[in-house]
Amino acid sequence: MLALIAAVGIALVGGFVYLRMAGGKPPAIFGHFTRVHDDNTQTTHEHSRAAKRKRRTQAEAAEHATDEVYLTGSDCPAPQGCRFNVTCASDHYTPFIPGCHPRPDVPGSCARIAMSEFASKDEVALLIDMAERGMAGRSKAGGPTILDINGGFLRDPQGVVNIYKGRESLYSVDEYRFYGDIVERIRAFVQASFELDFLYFTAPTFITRLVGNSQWKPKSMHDEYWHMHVDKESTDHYDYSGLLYLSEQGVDFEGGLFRMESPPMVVKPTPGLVLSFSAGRENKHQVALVTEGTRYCLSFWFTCNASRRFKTFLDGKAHDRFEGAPAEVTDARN
Ligand SMILES: O=C(O)CCC(=O)C(=O)O
Ligand SMILES: [Fe+2]
Repeated sequence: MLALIAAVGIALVGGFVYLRMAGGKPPAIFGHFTRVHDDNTQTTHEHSRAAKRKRRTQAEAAEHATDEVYLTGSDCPAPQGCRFNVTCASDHYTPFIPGCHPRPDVPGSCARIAMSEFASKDEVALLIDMAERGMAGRSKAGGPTILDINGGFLRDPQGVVNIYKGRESLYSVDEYRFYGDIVERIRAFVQASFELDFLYFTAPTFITRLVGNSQWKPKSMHDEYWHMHVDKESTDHYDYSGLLYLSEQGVDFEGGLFRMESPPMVVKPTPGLVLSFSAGRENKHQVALVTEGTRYCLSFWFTCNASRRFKTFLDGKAHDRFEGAPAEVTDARN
């Protein structure tokens, strides 16, 4: 225990529980922060489910104990959340935008932050419902289905479609507002957590459904969602990435853990958990293959570049500009 305390510096700064590594060595686990909620209103069934989940979480944590940080969905409750500082990849945030871009010379400028139960159970359920409505009629045989509710763009192993074609009233005005509010809440959270003067939302947002099936084989590179990647390398103006998990690993699906390469970190998706990180090479990451069940996650990106700010978010017209080709969607967004 003493060794663990010595190895992991913990401080409360800016409301966050900061987790620092001594000598670049990650702590074995955020053991201090593992919490399983036990409230008296739970039914017996929920209690046994919670107990099972707790045993499972402890067993999984032990598997990861040697060389990586293992973060579960209940480790980072509000108001503190968790913060894990990393050294910025130098020269990645250029041309430098003061007040927003991470600064490689400032410790803590690049980081990974997390907040459990950022979205409520009802909000998570509505987001899944909106995703399922948008994805209705598409195959659930295996692999990824990616939906951009704003642009109407849906890509799955069968191809690319505009979900609004012939289905203009798929979502109500209140649902669009709800979706926009969630993204704005996360943008504000990321801005505050990274102590930025400003931060802009940039499209797209994706709700990704990953279906596990051992018989399924990818048809194209687009279907291979499990590769290690750097968000800023695929899209230069992404400066901060955000993920809102909607499904529970080990309950709704198997596999599908989120993994950061270096310093190594594994996150167990849990509904309502928000994870955000600076989008550069310091946070190279991957989603492991989902082997069973269905995993939903909402992804979004933020930029410091005012010219990349997405202003017409859910104006009800973005999808009119989409004619079915992903490149045109990109043009319409930028
Ligand atoms: O689903 C996840 O956990 C990560 C998704 C991701 O890396 C991305 O959309 O760029
Ligand atoms: Fe990513």
